[in-house]
Amino acid sequence: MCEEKQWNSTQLRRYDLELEQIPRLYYTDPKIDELISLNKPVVITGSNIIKTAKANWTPEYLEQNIGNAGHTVMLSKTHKFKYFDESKVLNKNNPHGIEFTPPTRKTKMKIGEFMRKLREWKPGNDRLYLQQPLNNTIGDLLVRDFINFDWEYINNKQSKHNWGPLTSNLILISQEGNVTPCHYDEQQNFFGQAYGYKRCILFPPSDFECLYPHPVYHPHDRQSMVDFDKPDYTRFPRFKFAKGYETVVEPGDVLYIPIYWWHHIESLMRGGPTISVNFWYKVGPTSLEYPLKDHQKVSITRNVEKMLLEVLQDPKEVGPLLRSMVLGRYT
Ligand SMILES: O=C(O)C(=O)[C@H]1CC[C@@H](C(=O)O)C1
Ligand SMILES: [Zn+2]
Repeated sequence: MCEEKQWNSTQLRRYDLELEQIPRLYYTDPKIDELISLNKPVVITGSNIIKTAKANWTPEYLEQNIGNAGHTVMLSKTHKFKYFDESKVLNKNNPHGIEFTPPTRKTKMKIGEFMRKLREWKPGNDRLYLQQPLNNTIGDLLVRDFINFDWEYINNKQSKHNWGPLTSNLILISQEGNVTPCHYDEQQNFFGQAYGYKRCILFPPSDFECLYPHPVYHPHDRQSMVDFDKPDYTRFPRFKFAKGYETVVEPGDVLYIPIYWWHHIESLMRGGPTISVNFWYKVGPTSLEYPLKDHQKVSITRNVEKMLLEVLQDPKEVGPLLRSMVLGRYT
């Protein structure tokens, strides 16, 4: 029987994109391993991976049990929470950074204040997004829930696909309507949805040329320069060729976001707060087998950019040098 859908398409933001569906497979389906081994996204349904989070992690439960430490909360004047790397911003102890106006502000907030601000939120107020690594600040009941995730299933996937070590888990409590704009990470990711609904739009690493990542030295390294709400087709003409895949994850779902795949994640509008927990894995030992995979080529472009910036010093010299090297010779 098909369950009553808990959301409708008016809760999704509208973008000028063609989007196919990401496959949703029951957790025992062997096709899941086929897709993961091909570095392709898949929604794993019906599993116990984050069963205890699905069962327990409501906003009220977290308010009672996440712990009384100050947790990391991002604040934004808009619905977008575009990540930036603070170590790349010019400031008194970072002379090599660049001039940059952060679009969000990071603060520490106790859960009670965070939830109160969420309840009292009015248009015009800063939006809030709690993004806290699961560490020793977390209360005992959440630690118990975390220990009771289905680690046998998770660890089996990690070893079968030669992922590196689990580096961190973020617990994410988002206000309805918040957006994490399109970016890629250099880690494999099991993205678990515990409460509420999130729409995830993914693009393959081969869409690099359509999504125009900021230069590697920029604080928004790995983030797309394209504003999905208002794409600038003059600056980013190939954005119209981006071919995305989407899904709306529901409580209990785990979305595999393959390393180097672009992802844009939004909490449904008018859907209330959402709660997610992700699992980031370093890449495992990789041998260069030919033909190289698309994500390996992205990694190579990053190394070339870093080397050229190191030796040229001035970012404005990178374009002309690459153009003179490539035009008429490699094109
Ligand atoms: O898990 C990842 O890779 C992310 O980008 C997380 C950072 C914000 C999260 C979100 O759901 O908005 C997703
Ligand atoms: Zn990410």
